[in-house]
Amino acid sequence: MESIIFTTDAGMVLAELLDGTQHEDIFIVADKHTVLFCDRLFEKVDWLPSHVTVLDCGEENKSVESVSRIWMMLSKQGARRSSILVCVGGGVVTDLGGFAASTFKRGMRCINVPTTLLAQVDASLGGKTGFNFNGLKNEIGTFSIPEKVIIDTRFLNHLPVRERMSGFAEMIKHGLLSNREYLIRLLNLEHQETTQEYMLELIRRSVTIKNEIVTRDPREQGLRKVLNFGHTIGHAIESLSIMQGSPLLHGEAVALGLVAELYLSVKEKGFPEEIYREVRNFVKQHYPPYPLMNHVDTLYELMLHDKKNERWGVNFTLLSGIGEFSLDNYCSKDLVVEALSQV
Ligand SMILES: NC(=O)c1ccc[n+]([C@@H]2O[C@H](COP(=O)([O-])OP(=O)(O)OC[C@H]3O[C@@H](n4cnc5c(N)ncnc54)[C@H](O)[C@@H]3O)[C@@H](O)[C@H]2O)c1
Ligand SMILES: O=C(O)C(=O)C[C@@H](O)[C@H](O)[C@H](O)COP(=O)(O)O
Ligand SMILES: [Zn+2]
Repeated sequence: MESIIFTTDAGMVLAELLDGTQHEDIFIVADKHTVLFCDRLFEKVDWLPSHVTVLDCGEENKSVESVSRIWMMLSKQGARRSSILVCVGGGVVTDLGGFAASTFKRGMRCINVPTTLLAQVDASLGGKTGFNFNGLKNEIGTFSIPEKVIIDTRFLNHLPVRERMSGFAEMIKHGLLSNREYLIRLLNLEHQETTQEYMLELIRRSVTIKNEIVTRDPREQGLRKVLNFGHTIGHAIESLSIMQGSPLLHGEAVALGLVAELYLSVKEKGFPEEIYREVRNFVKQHYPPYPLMNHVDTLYELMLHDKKNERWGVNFTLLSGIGEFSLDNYCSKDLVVEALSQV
């Protein structure tokens, strides 16, 4: 497992970690927004970083072209296996940077500095890296654990509410995978009045939940499939929304996927209906709707590409209760369509 450092001064932590490293051995990847954090972040490192790839923002740039730009910087500037790639940004940057680092010269060192809520509780941890290909989410990728993850919640002060709620959807997933008390705390959170300290407590909790699962099954042979709850349908909705030119954020699509997959869980595994309704109400209140019913064939076709599938059909992780999961359920198309109609 990577080592995760919680701090309120990511710059200081980076300076300590990079102390003694030749400055020509440090490389940075950020996007057009997060590059603005870099001067401040690296000010204690004694020199201003010069080897920086600045990617265009957003999911549509989670592509092989972006990876190629990072590889090109590394190659042209003579990066070595022992060099370090520091990824500063949200999940798009950490997924792309992590992939580039894991493949450059068959693997160089990598440090993540996640700057969105979603990246702090999920994307920067656990070693899934990759990019979208052929209209499919994370179709190409590796498992490669970063050396360090530096979590500084001060970055979140700049985060737009919509991005914050996107990350919050992954936390709701963590609540469903762990225990009722955590889930209820999340569903009752007063977002406007939450302090940074309280948010940090929740982030730590989500990080622990993800970490425990990844440590037991780093390469998704079994148990880790639970972290994909909500994503079989969520990823299909996210890809559809991109295809249609009205992209949902990852967490927004996952929120809709959670509702649909909870419905499947109620029908197939007896998941308590009142908790399903509570989560559904929360999602309807806090996330944008997306019309799905004219696109059920496209959505199902997208689900047929899910990485969990081991035979023809669509493989779902389902829940029989909070923290009680059942892996490898192949639901009928009719039931999946019924679940989509509940979203
Ligand atoms: N590898 C994994 O395990 C894993 C887990 C969950 C999600 N993901 C992936 O993560 C991606 C989504 O990540 P995301 O939600 O972080 O999106 P993102 O990386 O696109 O960032 C969202 C936006 O916020 C901006 N931003 C970043 N930090 C900011 C800050 N502190 N203040 C203001 N703006 C800021 C970014 O520039 C971008 O415009 C998806 O591609 C998803 O598939 C991966
Ligand atoms: O860490 C995991 O495992 C997850 O599934 C976390 C998800 O939130 C994340 O979106 C992940 O990137 C999805 O992976 P994929 O294998 O379905 O592409
Ligand atoms: Zn996710």
